[in-house]
Amino acid sequence: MDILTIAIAKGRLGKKGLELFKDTEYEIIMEEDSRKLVYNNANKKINFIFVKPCDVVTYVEKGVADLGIVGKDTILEDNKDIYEVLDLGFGKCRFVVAGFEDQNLVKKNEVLTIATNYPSYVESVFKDRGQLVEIIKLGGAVELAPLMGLSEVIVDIVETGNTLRDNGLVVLEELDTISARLIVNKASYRFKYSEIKKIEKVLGGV
Ligand SMILES: Nc1ncnc2c1ncn2[C@@H]1O[C@H](COP(=O)(O)OP(=O)(O)OP(=O)(O)O)[C@@H](O)[C@H]1O
Ligand SMILES: O=P(O)(O)OC[C@H]1O[C@H](OP(=O)(O)OP(=O)(O)O)[C@H](O)[C@@H]1O
Repeated sequence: MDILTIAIAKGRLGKKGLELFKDTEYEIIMEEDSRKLVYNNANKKINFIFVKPCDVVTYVEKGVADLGIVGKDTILEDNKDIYEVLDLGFGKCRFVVAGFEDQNLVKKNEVLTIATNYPSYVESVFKDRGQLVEIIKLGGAVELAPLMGLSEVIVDIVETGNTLRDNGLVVLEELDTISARLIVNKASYRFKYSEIKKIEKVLGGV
């Protein structure tokens, strides 16, 4: 029987992702306060590797991991050659354009400035509608950009809306709904099909 490797994002998605395996044959026991990045489960059915959210798709596309758990936002940004097989139903949020209340998103023959952590995604969205844009890539706290005059609008994730509200910003347009997804390497899906289907069943039944 083939052993599977699954890449899990550290941080908020990782914790929930691991919970899905609890009380199943794939469960692992993590060492408290350990910085260990690879775990085998007791009966060696599966290896878990812990990587940055943005690296999950890379590990899966390259085949180092057979499976991964990652947000749809990362999948949309990276546009990698993988299968997305399951919506895991947690990590729900939305991709939105946000800014000050009266900001116009259509600027004919003029550039709209957009701060974001998701430059490729933003480029494809605005290219499709023919709007000229200048994209300013930020690593976080993107909501600050319009407040400081760095950009007119932002494209970011919104969950509760608290961060926008606390900074005087509003949703100007809803773009996509986001949640955690199970992704699979294309060759693994072919050659380890039955093992992967078993995992899908375990996770899909939660
Ligand atoms: N406010 C939120 N509500 C729900 N899900 C979110 C929220 N923010 C992020 N996510 C989801 O969780 C994923 C990981 O986010 P997290 O904040 O843990 O890492 P990150 O800050 O994007 O990564 P890094 O560790 O590289 O800085 C995101 O890609 C998204 O799918
Ligand atoms: O609508 P809300 O519930 O307020 O959530 C939205 C916030 O959550 C995410 O930030 P995160 O906490 O990951 O911090 P960072 O991206 O600024 O590092 C996202 O980038 C928003 O800033």
